[in-house]
Amino acid sequence: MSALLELDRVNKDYRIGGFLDSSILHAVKNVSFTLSAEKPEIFTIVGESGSGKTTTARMILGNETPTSGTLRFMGQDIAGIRSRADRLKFMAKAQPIFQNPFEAFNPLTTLDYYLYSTARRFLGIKDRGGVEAATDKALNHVGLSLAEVRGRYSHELSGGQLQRIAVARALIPGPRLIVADEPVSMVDASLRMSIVNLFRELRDTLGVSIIYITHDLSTAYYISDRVIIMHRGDVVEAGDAQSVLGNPQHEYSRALSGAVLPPDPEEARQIIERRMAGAV
Ligand SMILES: Nc1ncnc2c1ncn2[C@@H]1O[C@H](COP(=O)(O)OP(=O)(O)OP(=O)(O)O)[C@@H](O)[C@H]1O
Repeated sequence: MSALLELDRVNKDYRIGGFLDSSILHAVKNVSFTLSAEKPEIFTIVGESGSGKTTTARMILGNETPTSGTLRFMGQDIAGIRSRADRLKFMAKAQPIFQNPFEAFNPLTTLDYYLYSTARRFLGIKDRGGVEAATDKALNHVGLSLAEVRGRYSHELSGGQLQRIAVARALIPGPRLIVADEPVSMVDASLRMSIVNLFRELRDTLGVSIIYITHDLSTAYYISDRVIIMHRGDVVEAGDAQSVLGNPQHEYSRALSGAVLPPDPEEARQIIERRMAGAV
């Protein structure tokens, strides 16, 4: 099996505190996992606030270097990507989606501008027709079209629609991996389901792997193929989503999922669907 992404005993420490009372915070401890290049999947990192999820995501995106250990993307050491050209190539294949779609887009700039500039930057398309065609294609993958988005500003759209546009922007360069950090936590409960379902569609139709980062167990249970649970920087449990979240072994994951899901998978599924539809 060749690897799309490989984390090998990755650690990240931060020095915190002042000059005289500084100490080391182990934000991420010895994390290892591999995503296959052949089989796209939704790989979810679950954990409470401060568990190290975002730090892990930032290292995967090359925005943070590990204190020790290695992260490889398509065989390349992410920390070793130096030149602008290599960085651009890497970014085209590993795209982020952030928590707050309202912050991702400047309210004074039309949304199509972001999509056009992404097409120009990553695909090198120069002519207007080509840029519009690439933009429309990406928007179609998220259930929108350029006609609906052209000339619109972020305040004219809902959080759910904006997050779809953020996903479309991420799709333009043709990524193999999307790292989505809490992508639905700012989206209305009634629209969350449609966004997480979109991730499934992207996995199945475009073969994109998704690293889905969340503290929300119901969406994690609903869409994930595999899950790791992080607690204070450690991976305390890992495996396929149904077994980890449906039948957690570690004390922390039991506490985490017991609060939300009953042990019976069918009952759990019904609760999740009600929650995702915003009924609970
Ligand atoms: N640049 C930094 N300097 C110092 N400490 C940091 C830095 N970035 C993160 N941390 C600390 O590392 C730990 C893990 O943070 P991280 O943001 O990865 O957690 P998280 O699980 O994503 O939580 P959240 O959902 O709140 O973002 C926290 O204790 C955080 O305060």
